[in-house]
Amino acid sequence: MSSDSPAIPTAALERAAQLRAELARHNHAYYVLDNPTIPDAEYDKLFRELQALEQAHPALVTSDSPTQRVGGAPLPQFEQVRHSLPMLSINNGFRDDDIVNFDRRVREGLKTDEQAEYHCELKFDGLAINLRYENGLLVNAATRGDGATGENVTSNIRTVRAIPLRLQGDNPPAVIDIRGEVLMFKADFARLNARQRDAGQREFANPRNAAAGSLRQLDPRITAQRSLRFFAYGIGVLEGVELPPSHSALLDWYVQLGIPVAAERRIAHGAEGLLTFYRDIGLRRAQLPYEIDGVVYKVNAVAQQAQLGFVSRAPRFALAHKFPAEEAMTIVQDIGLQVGRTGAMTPVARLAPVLVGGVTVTNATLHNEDEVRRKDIQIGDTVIVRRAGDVIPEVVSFVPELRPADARPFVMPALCPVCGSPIVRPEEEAVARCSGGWVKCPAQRKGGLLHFVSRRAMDIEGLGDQLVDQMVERNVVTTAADLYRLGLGSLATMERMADKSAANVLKAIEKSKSTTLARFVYALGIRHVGESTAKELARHFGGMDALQNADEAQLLDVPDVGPVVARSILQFMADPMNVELIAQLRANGVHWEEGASGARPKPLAGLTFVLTGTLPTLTRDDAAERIEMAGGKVAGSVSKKTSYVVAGSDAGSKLAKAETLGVPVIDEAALLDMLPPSNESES
Ligand SMILES: NC(=O)c1ccc[n+]([C@@H]2O[C@H](COP(=O)([O-])OP(=O)(O)OC[C@H]3O[C@@H](n4cnc5c(N)ncnc54)[C@H](O)[C@@H]3O)[C@@H](O)[C@H]2O)c1
Ligand SMILES: [Zn+2]
Repeated sequence: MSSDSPAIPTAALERAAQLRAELARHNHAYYVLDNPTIPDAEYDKLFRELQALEQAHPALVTSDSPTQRVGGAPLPQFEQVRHSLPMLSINNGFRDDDIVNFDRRVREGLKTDEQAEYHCELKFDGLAINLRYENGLLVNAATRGDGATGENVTSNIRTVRAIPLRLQGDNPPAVIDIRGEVLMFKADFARLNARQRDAGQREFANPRNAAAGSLRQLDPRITAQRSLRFFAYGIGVLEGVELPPSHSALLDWYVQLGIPVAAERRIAHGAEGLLTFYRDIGLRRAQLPYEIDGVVYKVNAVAQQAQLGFVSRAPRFALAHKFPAEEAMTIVQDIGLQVGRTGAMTPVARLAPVLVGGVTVTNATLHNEDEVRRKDIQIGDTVIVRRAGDVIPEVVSFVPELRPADARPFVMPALCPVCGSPIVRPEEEAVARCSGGWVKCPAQRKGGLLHFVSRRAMDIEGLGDQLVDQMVERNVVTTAADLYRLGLGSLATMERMADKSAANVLKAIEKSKSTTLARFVYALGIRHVGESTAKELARHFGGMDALQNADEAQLLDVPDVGPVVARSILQFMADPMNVELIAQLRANGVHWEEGASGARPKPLAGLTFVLTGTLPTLTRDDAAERIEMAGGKVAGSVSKKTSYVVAGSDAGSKLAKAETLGVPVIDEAALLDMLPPSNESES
């Protein structure tokens, strides 16, 4: 900073100071307390604003500015570890432009016009760790801390089973710093939070904070109870062995050393190659068992990495390409109620519109009355909304600092907002319900019908939300049985319904008459009877009459059916209106193939299948259903336990995995040969 630098406007000075203070507060909550109060996207906004201010007025930059530093200070309770080589952050990109610019800067830095070679990997959402091995033995583990000094968490890391205490192979390096991310898988996170809740303890905001909180425990026995994982992605000091020439070779070497490396990684060339990887992973993100917040691109050749070097807090040879944030902040304008098909009252937050995960969200579920109370969400609150993958948006928490004086708690009304029947809540249940039943409550009729026609139930295409709404409102349809009495005349009078689409709907209704018992049972919408229970019931009883006449003991014989489910089925079947509905549906032509009870041949019992690619005639769901009907299991990913991989066209990584594991790969024809002959019509 020189004295002749241009004067900085007071407003900029003040704003910068304000931003720095605010960011410092959030850094403390995030890095030290593992308990952030605002979503990352909000933090990033503040961070970028400060960056922009500092860029416009370079004299504003102070050495302690959050833009110049990494992470947060180490906790004093831990012994401090000075990193031999600093542990840095990575620069972020969000838009395609940012990636194109990164690629251009890389080529400029390398002084070449040739396409650059990159290693593409995932950006794991956990915390960075440095593992030091000496002569193959784990001697120290340290968190990133402020990048220069981290916390010694060796005894905690020793409890993480994914991290080997000794490297594989005969010639381990004298010294190696293996760097990577400690993280918690989604399923383990859900289990941990359920346990915390039951124990009346603080829940973690997300898997990242849970991983950090679990690792930075003073008592390693607590860490040992938390399922932590590890993926390696980098290196610090290396002595006694030559560094592999590329990043991909380094990770290959790690695999040989017995260090976990995520399978999703790839070499790509040029900006186009990077963007293709980004889109690919984006499509699979929700299916990954752990959270990622983006992907990372690294120039692959180590010599080129050295040529490009570092800026203050990050390398020039790497870029994190972030996904649209799955969490955002907005205001709860009201809390309404949605009435489900069983009368369940779901409180729904009406939100000031906000962009989450690339989609504008105006409603988010609050799940049930108890959840609203537990999370203490009030009308007027500023809340964090989360929308991950296809999951419906939910309210995660509120921001205490931003609660207005006139915030109002939610009160469950006494009467159903749709039909005016009393709302009841049995003591042992979490859910309040409208007591009107579908006879009195149009909301329940609509919900029931939508469930009946849904893809996994009777699969009637073209009968969407709005059409069902109209049919119920105009009393054209009261029960599912009425659907099979619809004529072109009554359908064509519905709004926005051309003759042609009316004819298509009728065709779809007609087609749905030929179904399976499992689908029919599921479609009835019996409480607690989901798709898999319906399948078990169909398999066990073989026919509808047997199921309708089953007593409690017989029901309890069915795998998957416990006392609660059995009672719910008995109640449903004892209701004369339901008996009448089933009879009418059958009288109107709904039919399925009945089998002898439990006697269906199960030639695939004990076998596990994985489906991949597009099969020539069967849809994935059909194929899975046929396999399950024949006693087989269908799994989502290939492992040594997989019996067969059924591959169609455009089969991807699962096929490759099957080949490396030596799992037999068959086509649809071979699968059909293994199945018992079917009388069910396919089309
Ligand atoms: N909500 C809040 O209050 C708050 C406060 C502070 C920071 N934050 C969030 O923390 C992040 C900034 O923290 P940061 O400096 O750790 O940066 P970062 O997390 O965005 O990126 C750097 C880190 O990425 C990790 N990483 C994951 N996969 C990697 C891979 N394949 N290769 C290399 N590194 C990989 C490493 O741990 C590395 O330290 C931002 O997302 C910010 O929103 C939020
Ligand atoms: Zn009602």
